[in-house]
This record gives sequence, C-alpha cells and structure tokens, in this order.
Amino acid sequence: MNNLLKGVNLYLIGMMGVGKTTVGRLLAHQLGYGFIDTDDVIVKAAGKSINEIFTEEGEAAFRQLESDVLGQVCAYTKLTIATGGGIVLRQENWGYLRHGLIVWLDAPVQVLLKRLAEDETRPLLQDSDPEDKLRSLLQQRQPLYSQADLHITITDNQTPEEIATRILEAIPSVLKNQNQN
Ligand SMILES: Nc1ncnc2c1ncn2[C@@H]1O[C@H](COP(=O)(O)OP(=O)(O)O)[C@@H](O)[C@H]1O
Ligand SMILES: O=C(O)C1=C[C@@H](OP(=O)(O)O)[C@@H](O)[C@H](O)C1
Ligand SMILES: [Mg+2]
Repeated sequence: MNNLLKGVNLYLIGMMGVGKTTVGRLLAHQLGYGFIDTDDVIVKAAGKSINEIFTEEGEAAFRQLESDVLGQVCAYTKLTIATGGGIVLRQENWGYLRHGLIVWLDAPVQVLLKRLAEDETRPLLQDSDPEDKLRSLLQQRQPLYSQADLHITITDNQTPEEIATRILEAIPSVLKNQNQN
C-alpha cells in the first residue's frame, strides 16, 4: 500500500466525533506514515486550547490558524492528517487538501452525539441543543464533504481498527480512478 500511495498524504475530513483523530493515528501507523492532527498543531502554536481560541479570539481567527497549518503541512509527504470538522468551509483549504487523497468519514448524527455527549472540548457543541446543532452543521457541510475522493460510511459498532482497514482496502480503487483522469 505504501508503494502504491507513493508518499501521497491522506487527509481525513468529516464531522466532529466521527473518529478522524483516532482512525488517522492508526492509519499512519499501518502505512508507516507520520501523523498530524491540525487541531493539535493549532493548540501548540497558539499555546491555548481550542475552547480558549474560540472564546478569546473567535471562530474566524481559529479558521485562519487552521488554514495556515494546513498550508504548511501540505508541503510534506508520507503523512496522515486528521483535520478539524470545519476545514472544508474555506475554499482555499481545498487547494491544500487536493495535494493528497481526501477521505470523508461519515457517520449518522446519533453516533456523533453519543460519542461527544460528555465532551466539552468542542466549542461549537456547547449549545442548548447539541443534536440540532450537529444536524445543522452537517446539512451545511455535507455538500462540501462529498467532494472527497473516498466516502467511508461508519456505523455505530465498527472499531477504529476496522475502519482503518476499510480505508486501506478502498484506497487502490481511488488511486486507479485518479490515474485514469
Ligand atoms: N470507531 C469508534 N468507535 C467508538 N468510539 C470511537 C470510534 N472512533 C472514535 N471514537 C471515540 O469518539 C470520540 C471522538 O473521536 P475523535 O477521533 O476525536 O473524532 P474527531 O477527530 O473526528 O472529532 C473519542 O472519544 C474517540 O475515542
Ligand atoms: O467541526 C468543527 O468546526 C470543529 C471541529 C473540531 O475538530 P474535530 O472535528 O476533530 O472534533 C475542532 O477543529 C473545532 O472544535 C471545530
Ligand atoms: Mg479530531
């Protein structure tokens, strides 16, 4: 697989809670790739949590940091990159994502909700009605996520290992399609 990918980066996109960070780390390990989580880089560079960045500087400032990080990491190869759920919102980010293979992890809102029920690290979900919030974010973002090269649908009971394996199994078909273009 590593030979087939020829060092091309994998970018994981999808809603918060879908497992980009968890599955991305596993995929990197299995491919012998480096792993980068754009949120982690932002937190380290800013010296504050995602919640603090949203509260003190606002979402627009966070989105700028996110684009800056993406623009920097896409210069490297042999990376699996877990992005934040909102990376698809800015058109300029697609120019960076297209340097690699884009994988959309897609799970029903109920699954996301269950996983993030006790989580307070996602500022956009600190809402009186998190389910409604997730639904409206998904509605807004679905057309953007669907521009990915690979669409992986996730159900409630699939382990991160199983999802990583499914992605690895699906990659050759996408590479074949890309070569035909
Ligand atoms: N396949 C899975 N099955 C069960 N729980 C999962 C799975 N993938 C991720 N999780 C859990 O869901 C939460 C969100 O996962 P995370 O990888 O941070 O998602 P994202 O980066 O897409 O927001 C974490 O608590 C993680 O342990
Ligand atoms: O969906 C979003 O807009 C966000 C998702 C988060 O990352 P995860 O998708 O890894 O949770 C993080 O970037 C920030 O809280 C905003
Ligand atoms: Mg994440």
